[in-house]
Amino acid sequence: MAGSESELRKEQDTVDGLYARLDDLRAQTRARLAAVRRTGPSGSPQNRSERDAFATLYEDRIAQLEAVEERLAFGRLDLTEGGHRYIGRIGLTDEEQTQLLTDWRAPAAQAFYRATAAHPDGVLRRRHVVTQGRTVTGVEDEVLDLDSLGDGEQAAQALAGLSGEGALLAALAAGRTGHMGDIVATIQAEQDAIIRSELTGALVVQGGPGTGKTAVALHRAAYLLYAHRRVLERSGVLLVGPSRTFLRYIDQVLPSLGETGVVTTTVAELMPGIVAGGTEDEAVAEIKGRAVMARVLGRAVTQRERVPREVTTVRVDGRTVQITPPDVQSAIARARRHHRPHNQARVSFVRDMLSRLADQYVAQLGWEVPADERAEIVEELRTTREVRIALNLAWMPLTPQGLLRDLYTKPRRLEAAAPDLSPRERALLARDADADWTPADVPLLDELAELLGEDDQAARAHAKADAARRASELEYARRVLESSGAAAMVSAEMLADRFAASGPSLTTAERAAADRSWTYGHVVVDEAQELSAMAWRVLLRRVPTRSLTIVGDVAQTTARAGAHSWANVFDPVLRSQWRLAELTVNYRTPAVVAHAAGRVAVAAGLPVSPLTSARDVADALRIERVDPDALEDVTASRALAALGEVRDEVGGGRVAVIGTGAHLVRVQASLDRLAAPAQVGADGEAEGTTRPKGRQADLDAPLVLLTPVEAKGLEFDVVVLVEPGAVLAASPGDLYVAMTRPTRALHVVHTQALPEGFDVLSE
Ligand SMILES: Nc1ncnc2c1ncn2[C@@H]1O[C@H](COP(=O)(O)OP(=O)(O)OP(=O)(O)O)[C@@H](O)[C@H]1O
Repeated sequence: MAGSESELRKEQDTVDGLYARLDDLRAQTRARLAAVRRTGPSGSPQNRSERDAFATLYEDRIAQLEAVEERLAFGRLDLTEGGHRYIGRIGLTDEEQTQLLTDWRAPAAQAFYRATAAHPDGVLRRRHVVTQGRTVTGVEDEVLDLDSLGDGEQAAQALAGLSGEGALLAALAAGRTGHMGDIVATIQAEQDAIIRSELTGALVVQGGPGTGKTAVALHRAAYLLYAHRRVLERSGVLLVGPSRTFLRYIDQVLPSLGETGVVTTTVAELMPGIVAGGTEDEAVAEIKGRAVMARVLGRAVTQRERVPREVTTVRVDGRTVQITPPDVQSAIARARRHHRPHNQARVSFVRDMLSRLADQYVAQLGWEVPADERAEIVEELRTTREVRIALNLAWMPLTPQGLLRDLYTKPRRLEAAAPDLSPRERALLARDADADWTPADVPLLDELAELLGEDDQAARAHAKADAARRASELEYARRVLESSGAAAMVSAEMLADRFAASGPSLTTAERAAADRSWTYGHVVVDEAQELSAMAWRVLLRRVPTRSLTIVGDVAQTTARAGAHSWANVFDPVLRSQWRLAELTVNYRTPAVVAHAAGRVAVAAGLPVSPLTSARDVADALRIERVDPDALEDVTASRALAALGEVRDEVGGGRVAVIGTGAHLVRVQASLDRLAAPAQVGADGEAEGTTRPKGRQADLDAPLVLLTPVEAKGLEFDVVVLVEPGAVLAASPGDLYVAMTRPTRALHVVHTQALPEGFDVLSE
């Protein structure tokens, strides 16, 4: 892949020029920032907010220019029509606005990822430029105009399926760091088609392990923000991952692509103010995740709108009024007519009832009362304790937390609301009043928040004031942009956002994350197969336009409430608004390991997607049967040995022991004994070993102990899988996940019989 000396030198000159331009831009932006800061804290509030807005803008731009240092330029297209085009992380122009570097997301860069010999798309030659730091270390060429090659070369070229194979294989063979990197230099054609797919509708991407679903989802988010910036910058993009650990694993990818504004979260964190720190049995979570729970909650709410059995008689200022069942029934029916949320409809109910009571009161006076006097009577009734109690009993103001807690702690209430569940299932939902919320409670609380609503009078007044303020900020931002000439860097909307932002809610992302009713312009969901029907309802509420990217693998499902077929999940809720794309090449796992995992998964009846592996690695699968009393010690010593091997090979790397929680606790004890610093090496890195104890895995530790659920979405150079039979017994999806985490080797250590599918391999 190295390329001739003279070619390397030519590319080095170009790359030097690009970095020089990058340095210029950084210096210019820093100077502008310093100038803005120098203006000091004087001036009108309007001036100050203008200055702060520009300061934030320049700070963001500097951060973006800093983030693209690594592999600033990585490709070159030689065009049939003559000339060439360099492709890189961002677009760069010189002072005269001549394009020096084309952003990988621009239409002009698409051919770098898509052009083939069959469809050269105006490209004569595609070149991958490999850099380390600012030094060009290699070039790799693919000639797409086959007429310019000899016969033998032509055939070889036509056979090559992967684009930039040398650069790709080098990327795949690199040691793992514990954090995902971007793939911008080596995106493959089938991935690119998904990344650039249109914004509208829900795109579901199914692919086996290691096919780049996470990578594609993140690059798509960056692409959409580039291609539809005006729409998405205001409304925001939400990225939903399976766990905080996973979100930390991927948190460097979007910034390295120059995008920092994406809100990342888990379903458990989606409701502002709710901390779902509790845990529960999978069987309970599964019940809470069922679609039928929406009906159960709907019923629970309407059951709190009740007609009393008896008449309540209240004396107010010497008069008697009666709260009668027929009156309450009629007021409830009228209040429900507009299908507003419970707490908002309650306002109508109370108003109606007070009016009826006022009629009774006035009738007893025997004369017509003027409007203002009637208003006083209504107020008197409203503040009378007995009236309040009676009306509350008929239509209680409710909070999501209060209502859900009530259902969990009062079996009668649950029975009335959930006849669809069996007595055993209802018993499973019972919990103490002070128990922590669990992740599976969050979609239920969100559903209730939707059904209950808030008293929206204050909210409506706020919204009106906000709209007026926004209009004046936009107008002001437009004028500032006209006079400052910064329009190329920022839209009026963006600048207005900056003006408006003061205190804690600074960016669209931050405002969106703090607001339950925020609706996003696009939502990306990773490991989507784990989401329950109730979780999908929450997410779909967050994106009324149904513009979603959903990536997952229905063969890797571990949650009992999760999906085993996309059609089952999406046909009912999205109807014809979703489309399916598939990824078929596995870039992570060596072929022999992927093949083994596939066999085991098929034998366990999982809906496995067919996979082709991009590479193989010698000696990638080792299977070892040991005596039961040696299981943990052997596992621990294999893990330590693997750590040593990987360190020798790539000068770093990461190893994981994956197994059931019970096995991991014992492996940790063995490691504690074995990994005396003297045995691990002078740097004593094995002290960084972590094991799961209900806390987040340390992604930076060289050796980690994880259950398959914790390992989901992550990858390691070597995985030592302890007792696969026990993992399979927990869930077949778990075993498939565990086997497909390594990039170099899978070591299996077992005492029990191996699961079906292993048999051929271990002979
Ligand atoms: N085009 C590519 N160039 C270089 N590396 C790639 C490419 N596509 C995927 N990879 C690498 O392959 C590995 C697997 O990718 P990723 O984690 O996105 O797969 P996945 O489909 O989400 O896997 P899983 O379902 O197991 O979570 C990552 O290290 C990723 O960087």
